[in-house]
Amino acid sequence: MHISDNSCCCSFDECKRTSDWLLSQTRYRPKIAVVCGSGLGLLAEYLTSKQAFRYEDIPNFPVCTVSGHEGRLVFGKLNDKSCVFMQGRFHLYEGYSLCKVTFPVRVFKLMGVETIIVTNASGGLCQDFKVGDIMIIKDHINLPGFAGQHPLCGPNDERFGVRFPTMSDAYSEDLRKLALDISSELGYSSFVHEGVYCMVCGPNFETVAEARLLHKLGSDTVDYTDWT
Ligand SMILES: O=P(O)(O)O[C@H]1O[C@H](CO)[C@@H](O)[C@H]1O
Ligand SMILES: Nc1nc2[nH]cnc2c(=O)[nH]1
Repeated sequence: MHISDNSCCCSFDECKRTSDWLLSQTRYRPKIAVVCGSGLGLLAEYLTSKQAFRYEDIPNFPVCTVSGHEGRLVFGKLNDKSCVFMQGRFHLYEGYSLCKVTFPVRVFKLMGVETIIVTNASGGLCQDFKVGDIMIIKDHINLPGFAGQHPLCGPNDERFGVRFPTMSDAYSEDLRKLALDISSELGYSSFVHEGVYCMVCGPNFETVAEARLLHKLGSDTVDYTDWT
């Protein structure tokens, strides 16, 4: 039987090489990673004692081609906790394979990261949302995944995880509750919501009919990312 070559271009060894290189260049051992979406790179400025690497200087790392994505990996401390921030991410519409788009997540895992916080600039579908509101993702719809565009397709390397991962609790309930509680304490409840995020491929924004369809399917926001 012929099986087409769908092998991963970001093998365990490639991810390990990048992870080992980073660990050899920094004294930080972060347990928390934050991915900064469009216009959110400034979040990394909250870190103290920063150490930054340009993506093009990191072995195997893709580079950013979209404006508003600086292309730097920034290590530092936030309230005394070691963190790593991605100032810029990669998108399928840039021409990257899903292996490359999700490559940093695998590298972070090998570096010892346990919690990842992803942020993005997405389009609101829910009539109750206003421009600039914040939505905490409680669940997602991976639309390209339904059509066979999925980063976990291909041979599975058990060192990264199981063949059939469960997704019924993909977003930590504890962290979501913490975010909502803090929003309430700060008086932000009127513009901080929880909802369902839908990934599409892009790069065109949705037609009116597509936006209506995605909302009917249960999505509150839509975007081209959050594979990373
Ligand atoms: O999701 P982030 O990276 O924030 O970027 C979002 O913003 C850009 C469109 O304005 C697209 O790249 C879209 O995915
Ligand atoms: N798909 C999609 N992605 C976005 N990113 C920012 N705004 C939008 C939008 O309206 N649709």
